[in-house]
Amino acid sequence: MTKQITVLPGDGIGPEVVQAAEKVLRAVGETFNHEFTFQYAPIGGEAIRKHENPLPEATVEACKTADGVLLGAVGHPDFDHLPGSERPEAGLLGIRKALGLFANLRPVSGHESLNDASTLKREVIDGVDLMIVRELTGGLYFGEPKERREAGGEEEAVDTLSYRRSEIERIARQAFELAKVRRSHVTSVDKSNVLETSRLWQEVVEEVAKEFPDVTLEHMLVDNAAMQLIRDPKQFDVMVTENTFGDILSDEASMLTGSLGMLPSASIGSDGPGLYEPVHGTAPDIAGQSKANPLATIASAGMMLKYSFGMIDEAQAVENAVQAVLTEGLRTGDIAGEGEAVATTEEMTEAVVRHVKSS
Ligand SMILES: NC(=O)C1=CN([C@@H]2O[C@H](COP(=O)(O)OP(=O)(O)OC[C@H]3O[C@@H](n4cnc5c(N)ncnc54)[C@H](O)[C@@H]3O)[C@@H](O)[C@H]2O)C=CC1
Ligand SMILES: CC(C)CC(=O)C(=O)O
Ligand SMILES: [Mg+2]
Repeated sequence: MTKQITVLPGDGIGPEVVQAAEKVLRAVGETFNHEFTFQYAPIGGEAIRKHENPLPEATVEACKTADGVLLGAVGHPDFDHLPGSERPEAGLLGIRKALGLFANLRPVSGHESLNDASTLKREVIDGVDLMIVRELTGGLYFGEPKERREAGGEEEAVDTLSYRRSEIERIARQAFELAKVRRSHVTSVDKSNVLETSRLWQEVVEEVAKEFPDVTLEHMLVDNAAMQLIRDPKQFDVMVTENTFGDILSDEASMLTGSLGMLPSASIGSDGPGLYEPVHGTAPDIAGQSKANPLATIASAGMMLKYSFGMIDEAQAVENAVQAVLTEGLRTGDIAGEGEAVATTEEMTEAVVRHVKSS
């Protein structure tokens, strides 16, 4: 097969980790006889520097015409002074919206040899395998108004949390479809004791659940869910939730695997190309030092093979290669135990490439 991939490196460690994923995709292409072509486009701080716009129109076009989009991360302290709509992060929100990527799938599964990298007890995290389904184009990050204004003689800031039935329906259906091929359990996470949007969320999720009689549905308040993720993460199969809640819970859940550098994601819509990105940000503290763990982005590229290209064996080869390098004991700094040798981003990447080529 021939596939065109648009790569959005972004800022900080973004370029380092997408370069790693591109190398692994090239190895997949060679090994399984596919032709992957790569086209680069600026987003975030890089795009502000070059085009004074975190999401140039040409970048949107390059994404729309691709078979799949691979993103690093956006954001840099240099731009923290800018208003929200001009910051690098606005480029990411914008491309998610422009491509209609309403579902962000964030799988969380550990690796036995990594259990010591987590600060949590081995018996709590051993065998964790859950999927966070985060609504991605609505909720608190997108509601209007979103502004600064005058109120009672002083400045006020407002963000809005709103959801339409149709937005909740489609993300709920996505979660139930995934649960059907996993362990048939959905936990819908909300704050229905306080928020009206959460009460509508619960109602709609209940309605969608009727289409999936073999899937068990449970509702959980988000504050309790944050605690349960640490207390007993193995109770979860699929968790479906609002944009902000999903953003926060997934960073928390990354610690079940040992590091934020381990968590991949797929952002998908009802048609058009999907966007594949690690859960982590630009990590300015380690950028440019070859310290970044590339596995989250490599695994995100694996999700592209599976979800956008339907290449199941190829996706499995990437997953197996990631597991193999961990079993061999290769560790970037974020997952290295005390006294363990630390691999660079390139060393970790080359090891994954070797395993893909021998699959
Ligand atoms: N999807 C995206 O583009 C996201 C962008 N950001 C942006 O990134 C910038 C930094 O945000 P932070 O809150 O520091 O979050 P972050 O996720 O960039 O970093 C949090 C911590 O995790 C570490 N870390 C993250 N990824 C790693 C990796 N692959 N390997 C090893 N260690 C890793 C970092 O070194 C840091 O100590 C901000 O500008 C923020 O807006 C944050 C989250 C997501
Ligand atoms: C706009 C992003 C910075 C939000 C985020 O943290 C994420 O999508 O994980
Ligand atoms: Mg986040």
